[in-house]
Amino acid sequence: CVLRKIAERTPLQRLLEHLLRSMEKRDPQQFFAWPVTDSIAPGYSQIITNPMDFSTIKQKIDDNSYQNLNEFVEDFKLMCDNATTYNHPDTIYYKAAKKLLPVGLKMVTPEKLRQLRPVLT
Ligand SMILES: COc1ccc(C(=O)NC2CCC2)cc1-c1cc(C(C)=O)n2cccnc12
Repeated sequence: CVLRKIAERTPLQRLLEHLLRSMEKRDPQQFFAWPVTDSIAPGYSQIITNPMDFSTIKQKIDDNSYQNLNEFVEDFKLMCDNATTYNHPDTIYYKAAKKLLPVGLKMVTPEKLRQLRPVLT
C-alpha cells in the first residue's frame, strides 16, 4: 500500500540514520544541529558558499539523496570544514568542529562498519 511504501527504509538509509544519531550525540551544545544564520554569525552566507548541518543531512537521508556512504561523509566533512573556515581558531565553534571531525570519521572506518553489520541487517 502507499503508506507502507513511504515508511520503508533502504539499508543505506538505516546505516546513515544510525551514523547521524551517533554523530549528533557528539554535538551536545547542538552547534551543528541547525543551519547557521547570518543573524548569529555575521556575514556567514557570504563566506560559506555550501552550508551544511545535521538537520540538512537528516533531510537528505529521508529524501534518499545519498547514493552511498561516501556522499554522506563528504557532507559531514563539509559541515566541519565550514566551521573551521568561518570561525577563528580561538572560538568554541572552531574547537568543536576540530574535535567532532575525527570522532565522526572514526565511526565510518571499515573496522567500525564491520561491527555494525549484524545490528543493521
Ligand atoms: C546552529 O548554530 C548555533 C546554534 C546555537 C549556538 C549557541 O548556542 N551559541 C551559544 C553558545 C555561546 C552562545 C551557536 C550556533 C553556532 C554554530 C556556529 C557554527 C557551526 O559555525 N556558529 C558560528 C558563530 C556563531 N554561532 C554559531
